[in-house]
Amino acid sequence: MPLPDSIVGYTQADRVRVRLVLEDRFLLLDHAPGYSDQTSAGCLSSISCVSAPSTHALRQNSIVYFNILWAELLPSTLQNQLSVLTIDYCKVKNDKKATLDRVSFLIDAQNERTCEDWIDNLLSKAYRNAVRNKRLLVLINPFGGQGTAMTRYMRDSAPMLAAARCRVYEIETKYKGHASEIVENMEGLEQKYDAIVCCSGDGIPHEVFNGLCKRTNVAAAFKVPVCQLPCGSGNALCHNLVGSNDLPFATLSVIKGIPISVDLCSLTQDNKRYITFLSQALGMIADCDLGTENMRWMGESRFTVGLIMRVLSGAKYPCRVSVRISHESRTQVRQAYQEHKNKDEHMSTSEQSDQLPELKYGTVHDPVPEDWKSIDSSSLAVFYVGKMPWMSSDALFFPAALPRDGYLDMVLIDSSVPKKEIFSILLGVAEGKHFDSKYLHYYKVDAYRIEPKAQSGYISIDGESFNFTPFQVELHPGLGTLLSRTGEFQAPGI
Ligand SMILES: Nc1ncnc2c1ncn2[C@@H]1O[C@H](COP(=O)(O)OP(=O)(O)OP(=O)(O)O)[C@@H](O)[C@H]1O
Repeated sequence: MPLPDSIVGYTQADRVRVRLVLEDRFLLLDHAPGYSDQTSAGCLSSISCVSAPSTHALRQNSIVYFNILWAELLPSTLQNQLSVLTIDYCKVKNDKKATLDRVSFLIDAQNERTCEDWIDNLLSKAYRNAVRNKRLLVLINPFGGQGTAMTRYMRDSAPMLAAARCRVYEIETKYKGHASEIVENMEGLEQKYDAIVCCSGDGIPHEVFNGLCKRTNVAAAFKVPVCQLPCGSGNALCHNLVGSNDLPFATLSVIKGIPISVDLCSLTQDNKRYITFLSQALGMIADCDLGTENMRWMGESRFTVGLIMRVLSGAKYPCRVSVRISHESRTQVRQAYQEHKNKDEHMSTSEQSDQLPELKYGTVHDPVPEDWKSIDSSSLAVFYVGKMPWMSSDALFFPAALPRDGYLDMVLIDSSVPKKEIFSILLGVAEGKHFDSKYLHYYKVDAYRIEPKAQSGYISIDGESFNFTPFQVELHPGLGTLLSRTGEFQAPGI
């Protein structure tokens, strides 16, 4: 027997008959036959009320399935012949901001069975291929952002996760490196959780990947999806996966998120091997990110002010870059982007061993492979490599980046470029307009080495400070898993 796609109930406040209909893409709250629009204006006011069922009006009175968290029927009692149907959902505005809300209806006791079946139907549409009642390991960095991560999580995220009946295990990180230790050592992590949620900036996901790679079965460990609730000062991971840094909107995306495979990279430096998931920088960007601590009092503008100061002073970062370039011209990059964008590569099916993949190109201490292109530069201004499009909510630095195309996107800008053009590039970054600038290089690469020539400086890996020594990076296609709102990065593309 097919499950029912409509039921009739009554509004709690004024007992108006309402039909709840499961349409293709949304739940429609409509007046049941016999309703007269003079009787009670405002009857469906908790969603919004309509008196004439025009298409526009019906839409106002609907909840798209993605925004529905849960529905439940509280059975009638002997004294009361009516049961209560509650639907928890998110009100979502056009600017990708969400708030938790609930609507309730009274259901005749004799319709309880039908209503239970209707709820089953509703929840299967609300979750489609997303896991319901997700089991979540939530790692909260109490120092994330301005030290408000815990308060914000408790206020905005925890009630939504509870409303969606997620099963949540929260751990507060106690020191730098703690998140890494937790995921490295937790017994049965792969079986216990449907996702690891980093309630933090980008520092905790970086630690999580570097903890996962030390587990006994690396392939299985990297299948546990990682995601972020944006509670730090840099929340690029969330912006790429969700398209917003609104905490409730991001929480909704965790609840409804689906796993996607993503490329991860190994980085060797000194005698160590790390995992990097987001970016590597040396030069102006790293300098402004990590070298402006003395300007913290300025808040977020320290980055912009730092950048202006460095461009005006013509800052240079001498280094040698050796790189395996796959796509060199903008036309080639565009072609590669189009080709991979249209491939359905949600989950990688490639065979993975239980060890971290072998390094195809050796470490930073091995000779540079002969087919790599080497560039000696005494005047490099920006060296920035990314695996995701957004580096922050206002910097679409790598508009051609894709989750699993097998490439890193590399941007090089020389300090000999006229200052006016550098400013114009940096201004264009907000919307990715710099992509077509003839004053920068934009490559797709799959491995590289960079050797700084200066005595001291800054290297930023996923936004974290690393030693100022040479490092080498190579990509592992589809090694990692993230939890994504729609199955792809939330960026406009090129
Ligand atoms: N309890 C703790 N005490 C000190 N450091 C911690 C603690 N928990 C996590 N950390 C470290 O804090 C660093 C920054 O974390 P995160 O990215 O979450 O926040 P953020 O506000 O974006 O940080 P930042 O402003 O430094 O970029 C990470 O390197 C992480 O290891």
